[in-house]
Amino acid sequence: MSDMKTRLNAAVFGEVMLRLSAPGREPLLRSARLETWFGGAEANVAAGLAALGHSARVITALPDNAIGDACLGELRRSGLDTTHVVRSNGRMGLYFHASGAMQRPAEIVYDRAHSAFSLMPHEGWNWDAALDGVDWLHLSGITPALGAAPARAALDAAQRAREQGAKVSFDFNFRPMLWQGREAEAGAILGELVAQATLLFSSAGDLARIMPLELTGRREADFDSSAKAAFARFAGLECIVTTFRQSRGTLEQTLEARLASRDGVIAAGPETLAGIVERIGGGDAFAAGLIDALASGTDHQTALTDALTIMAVKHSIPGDQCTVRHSDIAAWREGSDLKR
Ligand SMILES: O=C(O)C(=O)C[C@H](O)[C@H](O)COP(=O)(O)O
Repeated sequence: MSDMKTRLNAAVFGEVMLRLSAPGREPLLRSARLETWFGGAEANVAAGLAALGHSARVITALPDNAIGDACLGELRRSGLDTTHVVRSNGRMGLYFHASGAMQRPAEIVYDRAHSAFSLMPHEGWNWDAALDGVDWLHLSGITPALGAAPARAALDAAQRAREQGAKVSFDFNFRPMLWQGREAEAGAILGELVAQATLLFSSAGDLARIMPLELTGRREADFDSSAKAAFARFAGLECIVTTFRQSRGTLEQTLEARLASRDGVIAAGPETLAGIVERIGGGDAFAAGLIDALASGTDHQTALTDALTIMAVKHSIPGDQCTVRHSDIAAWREGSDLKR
């Protein structure tokens, strides 16, 4: 387990949305209520890092209205530095969500076009100020999917972070619904961002979008060979990581993880989950856990195993953001039903 020798000055750049969820296990909009949460892949990682003891800054744009105010309050409640949250024109991005039940899968409907974040011109961001003192920047493939301006801004941020010697993590997070009509551009834009990353969260299928790869359908072998090809192509990459989920309906899953470095490949898991409370944000919790452990100089095997446990624990916590602390790792493994 990481011992917090290193406290990161981390930053994330990306859109934060208001999530509107059908209550319980209901399908969408079958009753009069929706539950509200705030989340977004990058902010979820920042919240995870803050819970693990790091300083984490969210760089985003929120509408200058009561919804933006509420979101800002929620980010602060998660312990995040909101100094570089811009208030601007445009709306709050939304997503609707139903968690599914049994073999009826969860469902997400995005309603985020023309959001304050996606409308920000790329030259509207002040990277000198926003990345001042930052030693780790986390980005995801969701941001370039939101339009040309956010794509350019993400690239500017990544380049600036690398120039100042910060590590850059990039979660491929390929969302087909957000790339509709622009699929042809995706590979080139995502490839440029991967080229800036030191830590990459991606599957073999993701990597096949940015480079020619022959995949066999055997997930471990495909991951290992695609990681090898990515290391040959991208000189700055230090680690490539993926998680595998095997679902038996919405309540039971098995999680596994695999990490490739230039020294070889290691694996962690399985973590077997039953009675899942919340699936959203699991991948982001994993990313936060891994960044935390790698930044603390933890060996790769411990880092991967702890990150997978943090991902598992997140499945017990409602909402998008990860509030898992280091002490929760041991408690989860102990499996006791009451901590006091
Ligand atoms: O799709 C988007 O644009 C989002 O940012 C919504 C989600 O909150 C995260 O993507 C969660 O992703 P997982 O951690 O893999 O569950």
